[in-house]
Amino acid sequence: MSAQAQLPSIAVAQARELFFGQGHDPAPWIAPHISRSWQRSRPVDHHAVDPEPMALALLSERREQAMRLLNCAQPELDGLAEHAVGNGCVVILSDASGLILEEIGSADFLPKAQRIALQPGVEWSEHNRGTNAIGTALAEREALMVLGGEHYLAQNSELGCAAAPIFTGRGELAGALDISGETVRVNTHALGLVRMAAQQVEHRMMLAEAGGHVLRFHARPALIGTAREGLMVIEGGRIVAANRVALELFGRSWKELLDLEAEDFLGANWPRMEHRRGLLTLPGGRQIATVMERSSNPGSVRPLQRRGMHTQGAAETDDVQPLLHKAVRVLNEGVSVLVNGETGSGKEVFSRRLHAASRRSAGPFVAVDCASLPETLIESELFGYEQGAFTGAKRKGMAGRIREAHGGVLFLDEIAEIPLALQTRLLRVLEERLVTPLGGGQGVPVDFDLVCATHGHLPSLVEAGRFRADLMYRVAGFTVTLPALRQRDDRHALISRLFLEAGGAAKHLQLEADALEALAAYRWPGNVRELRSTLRSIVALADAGDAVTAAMLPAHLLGNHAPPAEHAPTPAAPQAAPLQAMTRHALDEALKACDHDVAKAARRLGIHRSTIYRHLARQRGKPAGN
Ligand SMILES: Nc1ncnc2c1ncn2[C@@H]1O[C@H](COP(=O)(O)OP(=O)(O)OP(=O)(O)O)[C@@H](O)[C@H]1O
Repeated sequence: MSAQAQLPSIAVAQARELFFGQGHDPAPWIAPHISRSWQRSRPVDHHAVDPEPMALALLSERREQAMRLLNCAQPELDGLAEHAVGNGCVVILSDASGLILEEIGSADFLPKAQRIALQPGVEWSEHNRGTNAIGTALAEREALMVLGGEHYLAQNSELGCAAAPIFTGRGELAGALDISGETVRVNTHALGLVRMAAQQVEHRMMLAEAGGHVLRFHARPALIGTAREGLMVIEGGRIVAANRVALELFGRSWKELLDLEAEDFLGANWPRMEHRRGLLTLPGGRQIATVMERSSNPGSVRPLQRRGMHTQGAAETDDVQPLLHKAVRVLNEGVSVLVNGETGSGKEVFSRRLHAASRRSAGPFVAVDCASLPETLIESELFGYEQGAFTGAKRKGMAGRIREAHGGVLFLDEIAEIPLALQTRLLRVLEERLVTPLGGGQGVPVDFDLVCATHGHLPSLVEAGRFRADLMYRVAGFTVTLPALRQRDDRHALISRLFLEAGGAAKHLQLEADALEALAAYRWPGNVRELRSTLRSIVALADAGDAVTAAMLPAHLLGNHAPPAEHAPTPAAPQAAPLQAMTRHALDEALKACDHDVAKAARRLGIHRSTIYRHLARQRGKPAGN
């Protein structure tokens, strides 16, 4: 692939001239997979106009059919979106036909992508769009890049894309993950990211689908339970699914492995492995660690052959998945969901997953951070305003975020920060389902589902007179309490995944077992947000190919362990006073160093802006939501 990246564009231009102008074979001039793809793309009309996206209802049905894929890919989409936003790119998830189901990323690039129909509801198969990363990765069953003039259609020649196919445990295509941007923005790093993310999605999907027994194995026992482990699903004594790590370890293809009797294939090892840890002998005699588990799923594999799957049927793939199942059920009944949890525990990520898995997934997800908006702006932002409603208002007026959420999900982050006067107005909208913009005018009907988040404890705020009780009952129809990172049983797997995503995979780093253990034992007051920024600095400080050991971790990680017996989620638990003082000091120092630029200080500390706004509000002696 790197050879392909270095191909001079002049060679591509010559190949285009030979192929499109003179009908010659472009093979000597261009990468073999591009040459094969151009040949396959011959029937595509070179002058075809860009297609319109399919109707929303139809797209919604197709998303419903791919619900398992969407659910399992959501964490990777969120993770990759951060890379994409920082690099002026977009992240795309397609189904097996190349139909774009989801696209997120840079606000700069999204409109450009839309101009060339790179958007949800358009099928980017080779058949439709000629050579392109999504369609060609699906056709070649390989992760690959398509850069600039390598695209079959000339209108896509400004585009650079890296895509990786996603397989089921039976080797069927489930979809593709893609990073796209302007040609110069997409490189082998993007390719590494999508390849690794596809592996994570496959791992999660396999566990979500598995019936019978799951055999997990890896040469390094610490990696069992992470997406780098080999997986084999055994049902009724037969091997019914395996991931690509397993194929590689056994040197077999899916065709050679599937439907074999486990006992015939695993030989004398098999009976000893049932229900426990053991050793597996690989071809060549090498022995590796195994764990055999009974799957918690009643169903069987072959997910994407089922039509119209719902998330409720999806199995638990991480600590948060069961909470998601319940939340989807109630949200789909029109009950508002309140997501509670410590700062950085993933409340927004969870809410986005909830939207993606809900009946409103084809509609918009409109997020409003009530803590980051000055009080004076929250009202117009939420409810909109009429033309000329106040000085400084836009000439045409503004619909407001609530109306933008029509048909989708409105996400009110840090709901406790909404001023009391506006709480009354919000309650009225939720009850009447009509929004009246500032400056009067007719009420406009709205239809949306509501998800709110808070790190605080709403009943205490109600008691203190800072939050309306009736609004609390309205927004907290169902409360989900996300566990703090230190309380999550799946934190080893989460840390390993985020380490790879933070650049560990791109730099070929190994996270050694002692480092993983130290990271898992740390208290993580800033939860997943703190973990992500810590992993980024660990990766930045390591040299390519390093084995990262506990000795290479920042010193403060080694002395602040979570108490082992802590299990009950306590999102709103008061912090110890010295810790509060330290936090306040760190916030003040960061603000000073950044000339009181809140966004900059937040980035420097790896925390959310709202945390700093709350700190400032506390300093001013105002309600702080906690
Ligand atoms: N499951 C996850 N996988 C990958 N990244 C995650 C996950 N959960 C959270 N993150 C990352 O952690 C950071 C914090 O997540 P998020 O904003 O959802 O937390 P939050 O609880 O809403 O925070 P706050 O209370 O400060 O608003 C983000 O960078 C997010 O991408």
